[in-house]
Amino acid sequence: MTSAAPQPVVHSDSGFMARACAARLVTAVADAQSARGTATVVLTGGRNGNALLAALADTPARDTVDWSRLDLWWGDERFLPGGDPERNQSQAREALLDAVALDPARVHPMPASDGPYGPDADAAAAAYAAELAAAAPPDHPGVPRFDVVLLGVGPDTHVASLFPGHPAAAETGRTVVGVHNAPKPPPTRISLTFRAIRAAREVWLLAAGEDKAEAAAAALSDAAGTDIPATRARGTERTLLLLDEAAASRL
Ligand SMILES: O=C(O)[C@H](O)[C@@H](O)[C@H](O)[C@H](O)COP(=O)(O)O
Repeated sequence: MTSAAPQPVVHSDSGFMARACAARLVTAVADAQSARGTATVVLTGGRNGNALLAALADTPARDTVDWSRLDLWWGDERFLPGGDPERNQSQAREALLDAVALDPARVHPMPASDGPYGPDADAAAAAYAAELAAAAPPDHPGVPRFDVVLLGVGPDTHVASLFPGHPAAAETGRTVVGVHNAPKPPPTRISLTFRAIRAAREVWLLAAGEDKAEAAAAALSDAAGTDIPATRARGTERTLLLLDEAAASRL
């Protein structure tokens, strides 16, 4: 299965990028729902991921989405107690999710550190992998066919919680892993692996700001090593590199 090379899309500034990406996501979800009756999106944490969700909450076009027929997953999660404001789920709920009529049964947050698996991030990751597998179609075992996987890109080219040189970035068997000693706080996280990410029809890489310029340029290369995780985040049909002008300055 070939994975599409990234297509850069440059926006004048981060605010316009958030609004444009929100409109792009509304269209992608509406297209998936009209084609297949449902849509499956993987959310990301970080400033750009949350800015996209907040922009989506503000656009009247959000009402073209049938929120009850949307399956939401997370690409990664900070392994913190439920409700902790630093959790990606908490920030996504504040930005958008609490304002739209989602079907709670179709929203799949990653476990919290005070949840059923306690402080065991690896057990929590295994449980999320089982949840993904249970939602996967028979002809695509292990992982649902995500329509869009959103991924913020770190200045070190990490995506989700797959950091350069870390074992999780090299994982090829499991779909979800616990991440320990992450360089970006908090140190303990849960993350989809590239096996799961690359099941997506489309992967959208998000980067804004001068501090992402080198990472954005690196993300376009086909080096595909674990030392440049963003190069491995590819969709089966399309990969977008969504940037503002500052992040695009080294392309
Ligand atoms: O848990 C997290 O922090 C995110 O999932 C992480 O992967 C984030 O998307 C990147 O670090 C980019 O973050 P910014 O968009 O804030 O730069």
